[in-house]
Amino acid sequence: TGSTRPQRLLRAVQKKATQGDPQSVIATIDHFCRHSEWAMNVGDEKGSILDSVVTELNPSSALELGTYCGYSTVRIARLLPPGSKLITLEFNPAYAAVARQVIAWAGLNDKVQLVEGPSGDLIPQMKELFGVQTFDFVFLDHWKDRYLPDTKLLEECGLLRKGTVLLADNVICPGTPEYLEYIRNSSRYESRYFKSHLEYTKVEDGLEKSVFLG
Ligand SMILES: CCc1ncnc2c1ncn2[C@@H]1O[C@H](/C=C/CNC(=O)c2cc(-c3ccc(F)cc3)cc(O)c2O)[C@@H](O)[C@H]1O
Ligand SMILES: [Mg+2]
Repeated sequence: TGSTRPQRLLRAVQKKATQGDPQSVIATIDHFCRHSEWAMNVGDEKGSILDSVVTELNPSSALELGTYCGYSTVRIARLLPPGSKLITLEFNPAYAAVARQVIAWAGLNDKVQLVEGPSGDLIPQMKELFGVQTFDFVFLDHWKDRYLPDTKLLEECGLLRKGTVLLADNVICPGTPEYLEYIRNSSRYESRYFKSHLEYTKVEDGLEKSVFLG
């Protein structure tokens, strides 16, 4: 039985990236995806927009939906101030196993808590399991038809506060029409679209940044 793409991506990181250096982990994955095998990481172009949103917000508590190989996990965690925590949810054990090693290689274990399981089950447990009050920042990058139900769940569970920023990947490609419709027409959010491109391609894609107004 051969290796999987995430395993080959991890092997490239362990071979080429410097341990404890998040930037080299990011660069290695981007090189791998551009020159060896495309993979659905947020990528360098949209990743720079992600970086600017996180840097401006300087969140103490952050949530990521859909870890995959941990690329955006590393991008976000490397920018968090000391004492901050990024909780990332992933329900595929094989992907979670790869992501744990990518995050460890980047030296970011103390800032990241990877939790295995479906987001719909885990979000209602955030307060009791991890002592979370509210999230300052949420990055949505899991199955596209889960963005809307999970956003409503975050609202219902009281995990958003006035000023919480939601950043959603792929609102054009593959697209998240129900989510966009809801978030852009809701009086409880102020949204803005950041035009970009699908990772490692010239195809249009973008990120939707939405501030919860309480
Ligand atoms: C049950 C809730 C739930 N709970 C916990 N973890 C969950 C979960 N639902 C999903 N996951 C995990 O998240 C990741 C999935 C991510 C899904 N992402 C895309 O589909 C995508 C596609 C393209 C693209 C592909 C092909 C093209 F041609 C163009 C574009 C580009 C992109 O940037 C993309 O993000 C995996 O690790 C899942 O195991
Ligand atoms: Mg994505």
